[in-house]
Amino acid sequence: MDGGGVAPTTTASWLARHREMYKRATRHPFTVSIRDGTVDLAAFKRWLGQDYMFVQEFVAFLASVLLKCCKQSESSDMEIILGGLASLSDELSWFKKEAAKWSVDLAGVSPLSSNMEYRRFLQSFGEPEISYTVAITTFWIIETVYQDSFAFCIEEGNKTPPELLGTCQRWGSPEFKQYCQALQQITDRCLANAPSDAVKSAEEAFLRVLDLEVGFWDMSSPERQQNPQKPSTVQLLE
Ligand SMILES: Cc1ncc(CN)c(N)n1
Repeated sequence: MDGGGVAPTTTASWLARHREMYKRATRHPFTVSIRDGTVDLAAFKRWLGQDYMFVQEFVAFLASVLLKCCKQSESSDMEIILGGLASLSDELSWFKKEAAKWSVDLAGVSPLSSNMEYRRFLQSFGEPEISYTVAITTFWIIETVYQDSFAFCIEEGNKTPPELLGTCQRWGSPEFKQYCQALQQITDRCLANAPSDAVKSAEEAFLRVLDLEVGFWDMSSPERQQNPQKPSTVQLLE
């Protein structure tokens, strides 16, 4: 904190400390290619099919976050998380409609290795030992990466193809940004009250999500997947 200033929240300090990693996840060549209009539609379709599978697992993940919340936190948190869970029903319908539009056969999609890795990570939240603080941090950063990535695709100066604008608006809208900010406030409140080992685990989960998101975007392009431009292990700087 500089003289007389307000101390940054924990999430703000992580976003500053790990900005390079955050940028790799939110300004990935795949989403940047959507924004600059050069996106390979085969890559977009691959992402669409894989993300549908991801969201199916995300439902169970969010149910586990909700369960942890109900056991130990405030009812206002519960309502916000429940809203997110309810909206996944719409999201799954959206994927089915979009897949039909792009002739992607969702029944024929099987998860690629980065997706399987991400899904295994989400499944681990079913373990009761993982705290609500770590779970809500994870939920916040997963949503924030999509919000920031797709908001960039509809910001001024974009050349996003018109047929992809609906996708970008789904996560890039001001309403979704507000939702992510509400999650960030909950996360900061939990972190402020958590013991230091839980804060450390939450920061590790934050970094793990950024790493998994980069891997997920890489999956959209076979060349990048074979030659990923990311550090395989993320270490905390103490
Ligand atoms: C991989 C991934 N990350 C985040 C989101 C946003 N819920 C998503 N649909 N897919």
